[in-house]
Amino acid sequence: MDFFVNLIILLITLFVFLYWRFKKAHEFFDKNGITYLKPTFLIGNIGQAFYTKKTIPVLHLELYRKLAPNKFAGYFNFHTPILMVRDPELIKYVFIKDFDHFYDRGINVNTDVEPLGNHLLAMKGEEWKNLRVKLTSTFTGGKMKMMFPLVKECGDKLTKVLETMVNGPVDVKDLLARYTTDVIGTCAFGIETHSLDNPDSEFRRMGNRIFEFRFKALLLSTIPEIPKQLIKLFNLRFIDREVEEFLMSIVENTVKYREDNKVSRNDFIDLLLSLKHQTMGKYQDHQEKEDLDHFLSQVGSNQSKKNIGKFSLLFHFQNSTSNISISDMTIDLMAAQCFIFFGAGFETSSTALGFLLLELALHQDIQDKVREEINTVINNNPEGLTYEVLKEMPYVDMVISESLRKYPATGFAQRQCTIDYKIPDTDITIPKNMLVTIPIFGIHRDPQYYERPEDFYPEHFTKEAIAKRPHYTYLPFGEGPRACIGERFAKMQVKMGLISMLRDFSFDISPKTTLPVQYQRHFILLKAKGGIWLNCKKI
Ligand code: HEM
Repeated sequence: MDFFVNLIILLITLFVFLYWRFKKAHEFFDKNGITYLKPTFLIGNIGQAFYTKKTIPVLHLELYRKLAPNKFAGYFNFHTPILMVRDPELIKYVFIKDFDHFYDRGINVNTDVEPLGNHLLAMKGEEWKNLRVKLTSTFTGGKMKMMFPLVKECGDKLTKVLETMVNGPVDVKDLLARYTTDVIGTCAFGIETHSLDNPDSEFRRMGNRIFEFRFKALLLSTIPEIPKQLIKLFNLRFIDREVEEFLMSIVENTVKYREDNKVSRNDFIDLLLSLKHQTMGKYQDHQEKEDLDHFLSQVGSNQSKKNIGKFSLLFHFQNSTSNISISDMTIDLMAAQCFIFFGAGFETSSTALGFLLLELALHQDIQDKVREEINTVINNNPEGLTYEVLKEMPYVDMVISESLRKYPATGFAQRQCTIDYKIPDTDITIPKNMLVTIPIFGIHRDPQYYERPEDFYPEHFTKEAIAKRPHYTYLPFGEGPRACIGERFAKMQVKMGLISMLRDFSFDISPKTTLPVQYQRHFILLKAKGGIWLNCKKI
C-alpha cells in the first residue's frame, strides 16, 4: 500500500515539476522575443517522433522549414527548450568562433551505471578536450594508410559475396551494413566479425540493437535532471546491457591476447594500447605537439582554417604542456572508445553508401561515369588500388559528397552552452546549459544554398559551386574542433565499398524498393524503410 502511495506522490511531483519547467521555458522565449513553435504539453515538438510516422532527422528538417526565415528560433524536446541556429554566420559562432562556450553536447550519461558511456561523443569539458587531442592522432592520414589493407580485405570480401547475389534483388543497405561492420570490427576490435559471410552474426545483432528505440534511453535524454541515485536504482541506461557485456568482453580479450602475445595489427586497438602504455599524463612533448599539429590542421582543413587564431580553446591546447591531467587509458575507457567507433562508424557510413547506390541505380548515366573514373584511375596505376589512388577520383568525391548532402545520417548537430551567452548582434542572452541545435538536414535541403535541393545532382560539388556557397552550409560531419573525428576513416571505407561494388557489377532499381524513399521510424538516424533493394548484374 505504502509503495503505491509513494509512487503516486512521486508521479504527481514529477508532473508538477515538468509543468513548472514547461511554463518557465515558454516564458523565456516569450520574454526575449524569440520566435518559437507552440509545443504540445509534455511531448513538445520532437517527442512526436516516437508515435508519428516521422523519424528524428526528418522532424528536424520540418522544424527548420517551419522556423524560416528566422536566424535562430526555439522549439521543445519534451519540456526542454532548444534554440535552433539556422543562419550560417551564427553557426560559425557556435562551431568555431565561440567554441569555448559550446564545446559540450549536453548528453548526460552516468558512467557508474554504464562504463561504455564514457566515450568521446558524450564526454564533457576538460576530459573531452584531453582525450580528443590524444585520439585525433589515431585518425591521421598516416594511420589511415596503415589501416588501408584491412579495409581493402573487407572490400574484396564484399565483391565475393556480391558474386553470389547476381541477378537477384539485393538489399544493398543491409549488405553494406554487413561490410561496414566487418570493417569496424577488424579496425576497432581487431577481430573478424564475419558479418559479410553471415547476416545473422553476433556483431550485426549487437549493431542493430545500438540504434533500436529504448524507453530508458528516451527517459534519460528527456529528463536530464534525474538524480544519479534514481538512475542507479532503476538501472536507466542508453546502452543495452547485452551490447555492453558483449563489447566489453571482446575488448578485454583482445587486449589480453595482444599484450600476452605481443601481436600488433596497426588498427585502432593497437593505437589505443599505445596510449595506454604511455598513460595520458606522461605524454611526451614531441608526441603531444605532433597530435596537436594534426588536430589543428584537421580543424583548419575546411572552412574554419582562417579562424584558427581565434579559438581560445585551441590556444589552451597550444599552451598546454605535458602535464595534461587525465586519467589513464583503462580497459573501460578503451572499450568505450571502441564502442563509439563501432556505433558511430558502421551505420552512418552504410547509410551514405546505401543511399548513394540507390541514386546511382536511379541515374544510370552517373553510375557509368563513376565506374569509368574508378576503372581508369585504377588501371592507370601500376600498383592497382592503393590508399593514394583513392585520392585521385574527383567525380567519386563529388557523388559521395552529394549523397552525404541529400541524406545526412544524423540530421542535426547539438551543443550545450556553457555560460550565459549573448547572441552576437542582438540583445538576447541565452542561459547557461541551454541546448543549441544546428539543422544539418534542413540546411542541406535549402534552395537558398543548393540549386536543386531535392535532386541527386553531383554538380552541387564542382569547385565553382562550392566557392559560390556560403560557408557552414555543408555539414554532414559537423564542423570545428568537435566535428566528427572519423571523417577520414568514413570516407576511406565508403570509397572502398563503392569501388568494390561498382567495378564488376551494375545496379538498377528493383520493384521491391519503395519510391520515393520513406524513412524508418523508431530509428535515431536516417534509414530507408524496408531497405534499399536493387537488381545486381555482373558486367
Ligand atoms: C559517413 C559517415 C559518418 C557521418 C555522416 C558522421 C557524422 C558525424 C556527426 C554529424 C558528428 C557530430 C559532429 C558535431 O557535433 O559537430 C559525429 C561525431 C563523431 N563521430 Fe562521426 N560520422 C561518420 C562516421 C564516423 C566513423 C567511421 C567514426 C569512427 C570510426 C566516427 C566517430 C565519431 C565520433 C567519436 C564522434 C564524436 C566526436 C567528438 O565529440 O569529439 N564517425 N559524426
